[in-house]
Amino acid sequence: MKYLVTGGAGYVGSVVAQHLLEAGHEVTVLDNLSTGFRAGVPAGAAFVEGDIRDAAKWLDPSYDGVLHFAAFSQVGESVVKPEKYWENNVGGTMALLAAMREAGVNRLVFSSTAATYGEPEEVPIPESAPTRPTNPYGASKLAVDHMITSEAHAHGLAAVSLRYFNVAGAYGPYGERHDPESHLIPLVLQVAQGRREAISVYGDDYPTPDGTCVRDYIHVADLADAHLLALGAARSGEHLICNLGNGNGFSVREVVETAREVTGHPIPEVTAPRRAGDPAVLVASAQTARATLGWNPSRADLAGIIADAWEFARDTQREH
Ligand SMILES: O=c1ccn([C@@H]2O[C@H](COP(=O)(O)OP(=O)(O)O[C@H]3O[C@H](CO)[C@@H](O)[C@H](O)[C@H]3O)[C@@H](O)[C@H]2O)c(=O)[nH]1
Repeated sequence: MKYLVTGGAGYVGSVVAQHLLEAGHEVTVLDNLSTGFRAGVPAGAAFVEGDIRDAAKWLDPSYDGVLHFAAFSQVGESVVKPEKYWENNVGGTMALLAAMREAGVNRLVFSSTAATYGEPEEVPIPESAPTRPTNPYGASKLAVDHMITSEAHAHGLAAVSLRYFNVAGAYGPYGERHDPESHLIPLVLQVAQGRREAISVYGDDYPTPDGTCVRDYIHVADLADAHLLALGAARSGEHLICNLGNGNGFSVREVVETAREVTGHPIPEVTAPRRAGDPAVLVASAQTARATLGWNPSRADLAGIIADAWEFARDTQREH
């Protein structure tokens, strides 16, 4: 099969593109490199440097489907520059859907997010939970989910949205690196590398066992497996939405402690004020993905996830 992967030079996109290639598919990566970061386009994938708004230039009926990752994804930035998120994430996807319709490409897997739920009423969070995003990033992803639902109903698109919880770890040379970095595990590992003095723990007075926020960390390779299964499960006229997480919550302190064990570094921590917009606990119910996609994540061990991220962080540092 032949697939277009938008945002395929980024963290999750590159890992999924690599999995598609390993499964014997033909892959074209479309990425405008606008996040200033190129995790790497896997060897064996064709690469087009371009914008999703111009997808009509490259999409043609020879494609069997699109995996859509291209988006801005910094929660804090979305609060101060919401127009950037509506323009790119929503406007860009509207253009992509039009290009797919035009080319008769009828299969879509979309990179959605736990941020569509906002502060949860129940944990673990099922897909039936209310969607009340607390920032424009989550709102923009939710708007795209609605757009895809109507596209499926009106035009027969076969679509799956995958709502990621906290993606982490690495797959060979494809790992997580943002500029500026704001995610917990890469920052903790920067401390272990001596690139930062300490990790700031954002809030220790949450209603959780140790007072720090609890998240559901999922290995990027398990996440990639779900995308390949979603391509097979998509049915014309239907929009399936699946959470992707392990269903296990780990606190910020537990993540830092596990990183100490993995790296052998003391990783000093300082308690800092809460970060705006952080829910206390975000843990997925991924029953739909298990039952409907047949997804069975096999890399749920937090130490293993951090060990893979650590190997990637050290390899990346050697390159610079
Ligand atoms: O220096 C840091 C960085 C993070 N945290 C905490 O660590 C947890 C995880 O933070 P982070 O790695 O930034 O992930 P989330 O904020 O949970 O973000 C996830 O969920 C967002 C939407 O909710 C997505 O946009 C992100 O890509 C995804 O990683 C949160 O409680 C943060 O407050 C710290 O204590 N110190």
